[in-house]
Amino acid sequence: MTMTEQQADREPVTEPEPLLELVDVRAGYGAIEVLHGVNLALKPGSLLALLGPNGGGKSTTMRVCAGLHPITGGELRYAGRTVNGISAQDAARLGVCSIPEGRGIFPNLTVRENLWVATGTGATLAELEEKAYSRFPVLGRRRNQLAGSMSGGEQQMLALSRALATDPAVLLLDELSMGLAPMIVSQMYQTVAELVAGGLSVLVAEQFARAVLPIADSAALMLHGRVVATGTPEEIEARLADDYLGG
Ligand SMILES: Nc1ncnc2c1ncn2[C@@H]1O[C@H](COP(=O)(O)OP(=O)(O)OP(=O)(O)O)[C@@H](O)[C@H]1O
Repeated sequence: MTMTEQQADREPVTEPEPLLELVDVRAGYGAIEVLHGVNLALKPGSLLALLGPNGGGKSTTMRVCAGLHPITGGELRYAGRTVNGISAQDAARLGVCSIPEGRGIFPNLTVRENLWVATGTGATLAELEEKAYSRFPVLGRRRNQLAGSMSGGEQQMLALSRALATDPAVLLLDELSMGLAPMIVSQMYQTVAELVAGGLSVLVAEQFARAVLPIADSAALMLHGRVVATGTPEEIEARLADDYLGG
């Protein structure tokens, strides 16, 4: 036995436990099931990209993870604990925070007022403003502007700043790229990559694989309410090329 084998014998390499996990999750709208047994695992301090075309069930999956949509079968786990039926408030208390499709900001409030609404989580307005404006200086310049009158990219920066107010452990991002210019999308994902490097765990649902794969640690492909493949970004990119280009 070599030295390395001896070490491996003594110290088995254990995979970190997923922070957020879906096991055979089923969910739907009324009598119509749209998630038919979804399996996903988000490892701590990593970014998992959930990809796939419109209507595959990505948003429903994200809502399930945030405690915003009930499941009818399977298990939702947080740090190894089954949390089926968890409310959105309790999910937030556990450290799960989401930016929904459409960003979830208040268009008729200013940037400052939007941040003020997020102070309910414990941080002061001054602290939230300091964090938001140092991360995104443009928000500082627009602090008294109505959020709804800002560009899509600036609105997404505000949504991200609000989401980070709670110092979440898990961030759920649904279609960050929607309606944004490619350069803004890559800037936003660069910020997300920095947050992941700092220890945040992020699940991103994204229709445009190219936008998120470069910063993802792993990826999953969702079609017709099922995760049909999971793997490295390269593996899933190859699979997407096969599916879409008929390779
Ligand atoms: N409120 C709803 N009531 C009924 N059916 C719904 C509702 N929301 C979504 N669905 C259906 O559930 C399925 C999955 O939708 P979902 O929004 O989760 O997919 P998606 O992959 O996120 O697509 P998109 O990017 O368009 O949001 C679709 O067939 C959709 O029509």
